[in-house]
Amino acid sequence: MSEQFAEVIVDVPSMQTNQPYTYAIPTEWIGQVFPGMRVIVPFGKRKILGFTTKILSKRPGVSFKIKEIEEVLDLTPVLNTEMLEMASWLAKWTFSFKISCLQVMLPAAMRASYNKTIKLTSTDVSEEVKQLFDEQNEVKFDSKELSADVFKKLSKLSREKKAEVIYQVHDRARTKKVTVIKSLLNTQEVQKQKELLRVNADKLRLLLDFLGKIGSQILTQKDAIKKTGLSAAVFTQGEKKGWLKKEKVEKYRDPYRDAEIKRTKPKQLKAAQQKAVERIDHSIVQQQDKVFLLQGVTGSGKTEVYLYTIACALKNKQTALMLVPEISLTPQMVRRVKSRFGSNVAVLHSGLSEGEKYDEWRRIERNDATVVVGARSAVFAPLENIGIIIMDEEHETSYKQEDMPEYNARDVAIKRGSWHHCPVVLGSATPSLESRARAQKGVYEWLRLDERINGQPLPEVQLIDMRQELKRAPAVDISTPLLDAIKQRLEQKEQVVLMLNRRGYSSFIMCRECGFVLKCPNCDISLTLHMDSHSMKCHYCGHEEPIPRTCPSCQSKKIRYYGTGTEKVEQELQQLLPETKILRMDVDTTRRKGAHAKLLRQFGNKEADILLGTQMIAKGLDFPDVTLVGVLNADTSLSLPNFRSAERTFQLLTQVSGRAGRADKLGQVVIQTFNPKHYAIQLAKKQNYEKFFGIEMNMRHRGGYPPYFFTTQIVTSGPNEADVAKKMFEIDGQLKQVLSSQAVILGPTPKPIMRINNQFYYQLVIKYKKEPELDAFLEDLLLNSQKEARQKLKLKIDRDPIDFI
Ligand SMILES: Nc1ncnc2c1ncn2[C@@H]1O[C@H](COP(=O)(O)OP(=O)(O)OP(=O)(O)O)[C@@H](O)[C@H]1O
Ligand SMILES: [Zn+2]
Ligand SMILES: [Zn+2]
Repeated sequence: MSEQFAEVIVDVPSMQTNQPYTYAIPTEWIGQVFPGMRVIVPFGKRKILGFTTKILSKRPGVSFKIKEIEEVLDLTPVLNTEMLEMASWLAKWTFSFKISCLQVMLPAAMRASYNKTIKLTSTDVSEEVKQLFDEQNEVKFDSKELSADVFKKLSKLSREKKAEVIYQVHDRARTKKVTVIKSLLNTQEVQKQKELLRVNADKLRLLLDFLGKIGSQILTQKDAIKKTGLSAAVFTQGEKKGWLKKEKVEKYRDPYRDAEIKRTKPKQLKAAQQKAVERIDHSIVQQQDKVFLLQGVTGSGKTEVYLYTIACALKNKQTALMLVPEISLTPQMVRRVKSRFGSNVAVLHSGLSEGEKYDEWRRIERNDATVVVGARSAVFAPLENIGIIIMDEEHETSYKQEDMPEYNARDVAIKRGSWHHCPVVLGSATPSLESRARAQKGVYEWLRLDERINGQPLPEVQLIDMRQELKRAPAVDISTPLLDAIKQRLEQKEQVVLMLNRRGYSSFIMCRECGFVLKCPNCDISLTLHMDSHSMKCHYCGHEEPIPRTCPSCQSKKIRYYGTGTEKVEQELQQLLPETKILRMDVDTTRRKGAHAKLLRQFGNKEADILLGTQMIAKGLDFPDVTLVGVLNADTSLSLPNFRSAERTFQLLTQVSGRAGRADKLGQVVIQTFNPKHYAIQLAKKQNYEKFFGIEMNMRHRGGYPPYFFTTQIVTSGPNEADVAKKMFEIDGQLKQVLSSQAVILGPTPKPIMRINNQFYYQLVIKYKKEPELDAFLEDLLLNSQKEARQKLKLKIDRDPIDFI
């Protein structure tokens, strides 16, 4: 082997290309570099990161001097052939740069430049090898500093899985500690100390009162400060006086990791479940890359079907991948999987720190975890020999990534299924129209679970016409029938779930004199009122300012807030039902790590009577004592200017209704709406998916929307509106040359929220059936888009966009 070269996809911001560059492999690394390894290469004056995609043993016929690879970042490939091919496909399919497709497959920890060490993981090595490592069995990994000989040895060890490269992720979460406070005084001592205080020592008196109240309870200093309004300094003073003790304790990290999980046995399947399991298991054993649509009403035991098929794959000595929407990746769901498969399970979700995600990734890579449960990006989990891929709630929009690469995990899952020759199961009570239509055509095999496990009918749904209610009592959020139903359930010691549909909806401030609405200075959107932080915030750019007391426009004092925020409803409810314990679950109360899990645990332990929340409570919850579900405003998702708004509304109402009456008690659902006659609401009331599917397909056919037509959206953005508009019309003109007369272009138009963070957004949408030239045109458009970098114009091409707004 005299010479070797590598094709490298490089990461050059604002000069992206999908063509690889060729670099020479320095002699000392010849035979050690493989496709799927990361390298540092010279590029112009810079040193940049790249992925090797191909190794050549012949010098390419070029006249210029081929530069050498500077550094090798991996001992063995971090992406295998499957993933390298996936990246090429993904780049084309999603009109993305190859480099972003390669990057998205790796955990974030591996994208940063951390220090790396090589750890010896086996004792079955020669003395000579052992001497390379220190007492901790580690050696610093820097390919430039290691001699060729040592590099070769380490590389071999890594291939034999006797050593691995480890990133020293400086993870604050790893060692995160919090200060807690313990009182050292009993009640009498508190009293005594109070008598000794000077008259004007108000703060210390407050502190003593507080210590008297908490008794033996341990609180975090943060909570104590919040509760008392005292500063940390006062607590330090108290500590010096020997009244209290401060201690640093490790903060609770992964809500799932340490929990003792009891193993459970599979349940005896019902006939319909049995049939579904048999069909899927057959495909696993026969290694068929088939797609199944498992359409099962809420509470019909879909999850149990998933668990059985996972067991089948494991028995077949294969691995399993189960995708769930981020929001339903609840401790409840994780526990169900872990209780069946124990430590074989790796969980990937956004609540993990970078380091934790990386740990889970490595467990999968080492084949220590054979079952992966995770949200969207887990679809790239480095599993080998996959036997089954499951996607729960397949209709969920969170499976689509909004940033480049704008992939839909469903497409990637199906692609992986065909690579691994394994079945893919798409499960839902309310499948997306696209999937349901494919099942109709026989592209997917259609499996159905039409009955609830408990044999109970689906809960009775009652619609409340809010137009009538508001005539009686304006400005209430909870109608009399709903309130009565809540009271009755509470009397029976049952639990209630209330949902506030908040999509595109929030509480804002308006002046009753002049109609002034407080808007974000950077975006075309009104600011949202946040009672907990006592401020106005922009949900798009994060701008925050104090709540105005007078109208900034007319100085009137009649400035009030409008809209039904969860906080406002909580207050209203608490006034109506003073004795009731209410838990509120929304973005504000779940921002802190583990908060989501904690709220659910509290509700599950019956520490509260009512769980009030946004969309986040609609999915996956399985609490036996919940017998009433109330929806406060069914319509907000209906009024969005979006062809999917009826579908979204139907899905949401069906999902949330499904939370009621899951055990032996019959459930009840009350939906408040301003559009009681709308078909999405009427059919959600009847929980008739099939009828809804029929009507909605008809609407889509008439409007020329998916699944009858394909759609692709192009968005341009930039700081100068005229430049953005000009570019968009230019693209429109070019498209008209390329497209056939069958295709339709909507736009170009400004986006409904035209300005976000001082960037202007224009869009157009192409609707089409068959356009053989379109993909190539769009790919060129993407690659050429960087020429506009001077005008700071950005381009985004989105195939099968979720929304057009
Ligand atoms: N064969 C069975 N025998 C007894 N109980 C079962 C069986 N299958 C499932 N269950 C139980 O029935 C309840 C509902 O099942 P599961 O959560 O799997 O339904 P699902 O269709 O996934 O629900 P959803 O889509 O509403 O979240 C669960 O508590 C589950 O443990
Ligand atoms: Zn803003
Ligand atoms: Zn005013």
